[in-house]
Amino acid sequence: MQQNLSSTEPIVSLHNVQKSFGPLRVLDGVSFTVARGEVLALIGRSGSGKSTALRCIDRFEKVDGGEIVVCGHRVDRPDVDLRALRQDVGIVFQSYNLFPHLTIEQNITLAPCAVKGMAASQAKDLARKVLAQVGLEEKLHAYPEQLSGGQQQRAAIARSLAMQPKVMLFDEVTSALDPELTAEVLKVIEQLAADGMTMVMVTHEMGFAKGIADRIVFMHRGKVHETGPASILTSPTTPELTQFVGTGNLKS
Ligand SMILES: Nc1ncnc2c1ncn2[C@@H]1O[C@H](COP(=O)(O)OP(=O)(O)OP(=O)(O)O)[C@@H](O)[C@H]1O
Repeated sequence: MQQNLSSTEPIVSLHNVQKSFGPLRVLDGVSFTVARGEVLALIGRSGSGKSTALRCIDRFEKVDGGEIVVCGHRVDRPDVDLRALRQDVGIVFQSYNLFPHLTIEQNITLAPCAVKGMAASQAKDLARKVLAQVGLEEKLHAYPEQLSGGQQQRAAIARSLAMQPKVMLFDEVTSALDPELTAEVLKVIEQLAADGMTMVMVTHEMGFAKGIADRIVFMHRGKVHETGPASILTSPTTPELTQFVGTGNLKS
């Protein structure tokens, strides 16, 4: 059940979250919060549990223990209202998952019409608006296969924005893109951050994280190993983060 959030209440809050896949403990007491308008970057080595933590926030994975509250929804509880949760949370993955047989406009208007009951004309206006936000107005009637990878990812971001989420989750959204296309997607995310969107992003783009994140959460072996402002990337206090940023991860 969603409660009214005060402006100081975190938008996302994880407390002592546990998650295992069989015998593999992937999240081992993870806690962090994300305030309204904050950009949090989840970083760490491959397999440290970043994507799993992100997926737990939107209940794509069920937790084994601990507490997760997102926009007032108790995500860890079995009776969480998934429909309401997913209206508040936008998530964008590495793979764009656009429907290939639908135009970009149709991809974007689908959920607002089906889930929110929005009138078609209003949804079309919204599609134009969110496509303008990601610089793709001219692709309204194109099909996904007619777009570059970077454009498809920007269209996927626009599709999420059309649901007017309170928080956006990004799971390594540029991993499949070459540097030029990566830059155009990062620019869109940067603008969203500047517009005040609350965001949690799993990223390997350390230079980018350093540039836009208000807070860094460095995960190591399923735990939050070090956390702080972006400056921890240049002055890490633990040997593990020192090694992580020292192995070529921090490009700029
Ligand atoms: N559905 C699943 N079933 C079994 N094991 C899983 C599942 N999802 C993730 N894992 C395992 O959990 C561990 C953490 O995975 P996760 O994807 O959260 O790591 P990550 O830090 O995001 O890594 P990467 O940077 O490579 O994406 C890995 O060992 C992974 O193989």
